[in-house]
Amino acid sequence: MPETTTTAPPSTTTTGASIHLQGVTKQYPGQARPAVDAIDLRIEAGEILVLVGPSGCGKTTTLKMINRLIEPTSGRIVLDGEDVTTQDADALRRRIGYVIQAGGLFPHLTVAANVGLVPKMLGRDHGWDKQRIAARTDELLELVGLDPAVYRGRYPRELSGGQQQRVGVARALAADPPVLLMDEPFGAVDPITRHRLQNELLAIQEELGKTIVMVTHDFDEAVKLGDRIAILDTGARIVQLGTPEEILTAPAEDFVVDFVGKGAALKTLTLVSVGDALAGLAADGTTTADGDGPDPALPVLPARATLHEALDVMLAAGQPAVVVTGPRDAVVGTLTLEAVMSFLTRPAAARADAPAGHGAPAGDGAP
Ligand SMILES: Nc1ncnc2c1ncn2[C@@H]1O[C@H](COP(=O)(O)OP(=O)(O)OP(=O)(O)O)[C@@H](O)[C@H]1O
Repeated sequence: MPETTTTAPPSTTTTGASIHLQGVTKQYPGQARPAVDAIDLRIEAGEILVLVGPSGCGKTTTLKMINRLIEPTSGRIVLDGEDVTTQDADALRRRIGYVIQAGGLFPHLTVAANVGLVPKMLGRDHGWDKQRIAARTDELLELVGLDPAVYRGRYPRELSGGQQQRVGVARALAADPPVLLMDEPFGAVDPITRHRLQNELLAIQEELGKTIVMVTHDFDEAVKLGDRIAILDTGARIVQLGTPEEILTAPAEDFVVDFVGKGAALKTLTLVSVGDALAGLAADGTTTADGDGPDPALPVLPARATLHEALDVMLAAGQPAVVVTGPRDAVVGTLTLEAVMSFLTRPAAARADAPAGHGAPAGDGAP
């Protein structure tokens, strides 16, 4: 094989690239108003930015213009400082992983063939020979929690919805792109699987540090996953752009208040981890002493789980407390329902004590 000028894929993981949308507009033919009207949005390298807003406001159009599945009518798209507005769209898409609802897998291809699709297209000239593709496929299946020996030869129809979604994420990561676009990635799975997939995505993101732009209809998902959330209105007008905490506690307009809904106080529970809550509340005597050890009937959660998850688990188990564990499953303490509820009435104190928990995966113990 002759040497080529293109470089082989790096052995270390590529981290995220910044994305800058500058006055990007999409006017569909025959429509009175642009679907996306001169949006200006800078997405920082390594962050998860979630786009939310009412149906038809232009979320998917905005997302698909980033990888030019939809061509902008005007404006510029700048990826890591490079204007890619007129770059070859296929080349651009190799730098941008794309995940859609239900994984978007090819039904006639095995799991391994689906995951290896982009590396195979890139081919030997980019350093992807068969052996390397096979190794990369196995590595990614492991990353998304699927045993390669069991799953690599299966077809999509032989997988659950959640497993298909995991394969979809693995496929998007295959060529190690700096950017991932996700359009309602967890919209087609049941709530429990969705929680797991969200936690897995956070764990993967902690390891890989990609730039992720995600569209969701689920505001709770936005709060849980987003480093920042952009709330859009018709024409993709940015009504508010901020951290989940900023949006929940200081909504910019009535539109945001309506959109966030009445559960804003409850949603603030997703911003604090149970470990931070325990640490913050210990001084107040609102945690129970373990004495001879925690009650074995109580559900157990890792310290990184959120207060919202703790509440869910207590309600599901019909128990008034959860046992919180740290590294190597060592018991950290017991967090009571009363303690969780106290966070609802003093979110400001909670925020001062505890860093936002939305970036922390809850691990296997999550609901
Ligand atoms: N191919 C198209 N041709 C004409 N109009 C379109 C086309 N695709 C989308 N639109 C219109 O553009 C607007 C924005 O659509 P888009 O799919 O981006 O919204 P969205 O916020 O993702 O909606 P939803 O939440 O319902 O998926 C809508 O009014 C839609 O009807």
